[in-house]
Formats: sequence, structure tokens, C-alpha cells
Amino acid sequence: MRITDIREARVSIASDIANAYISFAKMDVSVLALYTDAWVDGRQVVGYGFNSNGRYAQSGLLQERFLPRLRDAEPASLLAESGDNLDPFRIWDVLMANEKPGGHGERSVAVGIIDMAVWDIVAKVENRSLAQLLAERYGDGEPDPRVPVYAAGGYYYPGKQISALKDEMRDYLDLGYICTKMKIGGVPLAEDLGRVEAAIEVVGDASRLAVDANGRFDFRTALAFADGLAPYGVRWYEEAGDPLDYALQQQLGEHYDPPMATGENLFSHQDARNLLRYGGMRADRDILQMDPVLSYGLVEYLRILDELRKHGWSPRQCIPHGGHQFALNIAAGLKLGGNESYPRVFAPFGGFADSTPVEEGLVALPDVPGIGFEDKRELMKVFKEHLG
Ligand SMILES: O=C([O-])CC(=O)C(=O)O
Ligand SMILES: [Mg+2]
Repeated sequence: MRITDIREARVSIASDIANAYISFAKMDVSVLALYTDAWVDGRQVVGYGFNSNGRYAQSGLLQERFLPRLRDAEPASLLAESGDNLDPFRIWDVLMANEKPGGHGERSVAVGIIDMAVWDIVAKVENRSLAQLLAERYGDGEPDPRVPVYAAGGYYYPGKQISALKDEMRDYLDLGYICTKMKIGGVPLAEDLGRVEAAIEVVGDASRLAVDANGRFDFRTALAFADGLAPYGVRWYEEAGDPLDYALQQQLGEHYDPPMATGENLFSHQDARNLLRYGGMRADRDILQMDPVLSYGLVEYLRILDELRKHGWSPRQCIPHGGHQFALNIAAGLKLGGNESYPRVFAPFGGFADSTPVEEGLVALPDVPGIGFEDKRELMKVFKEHLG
């Protein structure tokens, strides 16, 4: 078996939304197709990958460094022992040859995109969903049949009123979600608390609403928001300060008892380990959001989960960032606590398979080999248009 063609393209997901830190006016993603000479059930096996929102397309790193390494590798060096499927771990080593440790930058995103496409292929060659494959290789044989998902949104839009935020939250409930998330930190505390109250009014209970500051706050502001939020009892308080400021996170945890969440901007098992060592995160309630695509792919995410276990954490405390089907398969197969979802924003990369609507906050996985993109018509259209 071999990879016969590699195609990558940049696709815009620009919109007029903003969180407390960035505008998405120029946001884009890389999409990738790896063609192979393998055929299953009369179909050529093609693996697809893309990066989650929040980091830009990785065309430069992919075209100049990582895809040439994949192209130039001896085909047999990419294969599992059996010789009839790819080996994601061997491929990871090929991609990361001559890369120094630390300073991960965004190469972790480029590698994650390739890793997603590789796992799509591996599961398709085995003719089962990635969730099933992961449960068989790393779990107890059976994936979770349904995964809890929450609707992420609640962004700042130009001129957006409280009434629009409420409409948005209502829309998510109508789509079958029970829990949602909204942005904070883009306006003064009092104004944000008004927005939080309005959202709670719609979702019905503060425990169904998470809030996300996107790393905006210094310690004093993080504490002021903590004091403002504490009486409500929101589901979690996400990325209060800079993602690498473990001391801030640790001190926040001493003041703020309800759940905190962070990790979407930690891109390696070493960074995740530092969070567990120094960030004061509490294994009985806090949520870890490392995103398998942004952080060097599933190969590295498995190392992150190993670190978690060593530090006494259950994978059930992980709810990955990104709202993509790759993480949904990982959540089901490795029995995480849930997955993010973007039902409206970042379409068609957000949301899940067409045949598995969200019901009561849970989503099933389609019975489709691989990651299941073939059951997501609008996304397949984008792949076909840009990757042939
Ligand atoms: O606004 C963003 O960058 C996305 C984000 O933080 C999230 O999904 O938690
Ligand atoms: Mg976030």
C-alpha cells in the first residue's frame, strides 16, 4: 500500500465574529487529501484532514516542510508491520525528523492535519469507524454509543444585542443541545454579566452554560470575573488568562471553587504535563480541552492521555476544543467526557454527520468507515471542490 497523491488547499472560514482576543475576519483552514492505492468495497481509500478554527491555514509549513517529508519517505517506512495499512506512529516520526523539542509554534497544527488524514485512512482500510478502531486498539472494544456535546458560540458580533444572543442560545436548544458556551472578556465585567444572565435565562440553568475568556485576562481581571461569576455557578470558566501562565491558573483555582477549563492552546504532551504539574487544575471537577488536531494529532493526543493518567486524571475530564468529527470519534473511542460543537459558526467544518442529529445534548456516530466525513455533505463538497 502507498500514498499516491497529496493535495492541500486553503479555505476561508472568515466571519464577522470576535472573541475577547481575536477577530475571525481573516480566519482560514488548510484542507488535505491523501490518496492511496488501497481499495475497500470498490472505493479508493482517500483520507481527509483539516485544522480546527482559531489557528490559520498551515499551507506554508505543509508545502515547504511536512508534505515533502511524507512524499520523500520510503513507502514501506510508513506502513504497519502487516504492510497493508499505514502506521500513524511511524508517519509521525517521519514528519518530525529533524525538528527540535519545545517551541511548538504552529508546526503542531500542520502535523495534526496530516495525522487526521492518516487516521481516516487507517480506519477506512480496516472498514470501520475511527471510534470503533480506537476502542478496539486502546479501549475495552466498544466505543461510547453517544457523546455529550455542547454548542459553542455566543461570540461578539458588531452591533449584537442581548436579544440576538438569546436568539442564538434558543436556536441551539432547538437544534437538540442542552449545554452551550458563550464568550466573555470582550466588554466590561458588568456588561458581560448582563449577557451571562440573559443566556442563563434561555438555557434554563447556569450549570448548562460555560463561559470562555480566550486567555484575555491578567490575574486581577481574572479574579474580578471569578468573583462576578461565582454566584451563578456556570458550568466552567474557560481560559481566564494566558494559556501558558500556569501560576495564574493555579492562583485562580485557589480563589474560584467551581470548575475551570483550559488546554485548547497547549499543543504538546509536555505543555499539557506542565499544566498538570503547575496549573493547579483539579482532577475532580476541572475540564481539559487539548485539541487533537492543533496538538500534533492523535498520536500526540494519546501521549497527552498517558500524562493525564499518570497525574491521576480520568479521560472523562477531557472535552476537546474544535467541534470536529475527528475529536468526536476520539471522544467516543477513548471514552472522553464529551466534545465541543459549532452548530452554526465555522460551517461546514463544525457540526457532525448529517445522519446523526444532536438529541438531548448527545450525538451518535454514523456507521461509516473512517472519520465519517462522507456522511457530511457540505464538508464533502468543500473537499471535492478544493481537492478533486
Ligand atoms: O473563539 C475561539 O477561538 C474558539 C474557542 O475558544 C473555543 O471553541 O473554545
Ligand atoms: Mg475556548
